[in-house]
Amino acid sequence: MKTLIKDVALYKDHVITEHQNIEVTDSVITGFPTSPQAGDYDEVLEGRSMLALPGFVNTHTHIAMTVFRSYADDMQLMDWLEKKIWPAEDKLDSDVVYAQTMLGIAEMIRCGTTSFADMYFFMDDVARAVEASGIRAALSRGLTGVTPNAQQALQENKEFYKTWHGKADGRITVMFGPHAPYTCPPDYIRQVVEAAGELGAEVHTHLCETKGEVDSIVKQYGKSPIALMDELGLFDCGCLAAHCVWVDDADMDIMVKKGVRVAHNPGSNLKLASGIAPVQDMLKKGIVVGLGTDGASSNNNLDIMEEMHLAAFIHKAHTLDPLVVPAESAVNMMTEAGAACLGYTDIGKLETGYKADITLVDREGLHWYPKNDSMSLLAYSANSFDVDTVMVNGKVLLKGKEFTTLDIEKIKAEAERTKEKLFSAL
Ligand SMILES: CSC[C@H]1O[C@@H](n2cnc3c(O)ncnc32)[C@H](O)[C@@H]1O
Ligand SMILES: [Zn+2]
Repeated sequence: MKTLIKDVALYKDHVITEHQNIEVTDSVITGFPTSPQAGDYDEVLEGRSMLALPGFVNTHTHIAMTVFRSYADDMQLMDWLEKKIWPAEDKLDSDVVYAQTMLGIAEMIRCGTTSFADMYFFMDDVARAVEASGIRAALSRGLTGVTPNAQQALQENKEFYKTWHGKADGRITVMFGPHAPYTCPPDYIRQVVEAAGELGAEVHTHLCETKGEVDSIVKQYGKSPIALMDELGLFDCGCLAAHCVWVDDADMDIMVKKGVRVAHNPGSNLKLASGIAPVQDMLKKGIVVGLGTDGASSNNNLDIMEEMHLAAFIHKAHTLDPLVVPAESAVNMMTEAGAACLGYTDIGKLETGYKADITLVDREGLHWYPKNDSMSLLAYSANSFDVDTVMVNGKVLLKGKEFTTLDIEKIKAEAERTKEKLFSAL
C-alpha cells in the first residue's frame, strides 16, 4: 500500500518547510519525492493548507479514567485518590475499562495523538481496545505494593508482557507500572525491578508529584524519592517518570545520569494544585521531557495540544522568563521527545525509515491568520479542532476531521452505559 501526502508543510529537523510531499509505504515513511505522480499511489491525501507533524504522544495517562471525568473535582491529590477515586476504582470491571478506553482513544485520536503511555487495571482490555482502534501504546499494569493483591498484580504484569509486548503489528509495547513510592515500599520495588529486568521491560511510574509525597518519603527513608528509587535500581530498567514536580538539582543530576524520561502533566498538576515542575531546568540539563494529560479525572480531557499550550505558557510566568519553553521546544515535547519517553527509536520524526505516525493540522482557521511564523501559530494559537488527519502505522484513522474506522455513536453509547453501571454500584 503506497500513500502520498501531497503539497504539505513539513515539520522536520525542528523547522517547517512549505510545499513538501511525504511518501508512505505500508507502515513506514519511504521518502519525500519532489515530483510525485499521483498514479503511482494507492491513496493521495491532499496536504495543501496543512502542516504535517510527527504524531502527537501522550506520555502519561490512565485512559479508562474517562469514566471519572467530572466526578471528583477541586481536590488535592491524596484526598482525591483516597476519598473518591480508589473506592470507585474498586468497582471497575473489564466491560467498563474496555468501553471507557475506547472513548479515551477516540478523544485522543481526534486531538492528533498517535501513541500514549498508560498505567491502569484490566490491561488486557486496554490492549484489546488499542489493537482494535489502530492507535499505538506503551501499556503497563498499575502496581501497588500495599494492597492485598500486590503479588497477583505483579504476576499479571509479567503475563501481560508475555502476551502483548510487540503485538498488534508492533503497536503495543508493555512496561511495568509501579504506581509511586508511597504505594510501593522498597521491597516491592525490588521485586518489580527484578521482574522487569528478567523480561527486559522498562518501567512507568509516578514520582515527586506533590510536596507532601517528597516530605513523607524523606522523613521515612532519609532521602528523596528520586534518590530512593535510584538506590533500589528502578532507573536501571529504563524509566518513564510522571510529574517530577518537586525535584531539586541533586535529583535532576541523578535523572540525567540514569536517563530518566519525564512525563510532564501541566494540566493535572495545576488542577490538583500539585505545583509546577522545573521543566526549564530539566531541559537545560538535557533530560527528555514529554507531555501527558494524566487521567481525564484530573485534567479533565485528553487533549495533548492543550498540554502543549500550557507548557509553553506556565513556565514563562513561573520563572518570570519569557524565553523558557519556546514554541519549538513545546512542539518537540509533544512529538519527538514524547516518542523518546515511550522508548521508541523509529517514531517521533518525519524521516525516511521512521514509522508513519503522522498528524496533519489544518491551517485555515482564522486564528492561523495572518500567515506569520507557523511554529509560533502552532504552539500559541492553534487548538485540537485544527487536527484534520491522523495516520498511525501508515493507516488513516481520522480524515477531514472524521473518524475512518471507529463507530463514534456506539463508543459514546457504551461510555454512557458503563458509566451508569459503575455508578449504580457505588
Ligand atoms: C495503579 S494504576 C494507576 C493509579 O494511579 C491513580 N492516579 C491517577 N492519577 C494520578 C496521579 O496524578 N497521581 C497518582 N496517582 C494517580 C489512578 O487512579 C490509579 O489508581
Ligand atoms: Zn498519573
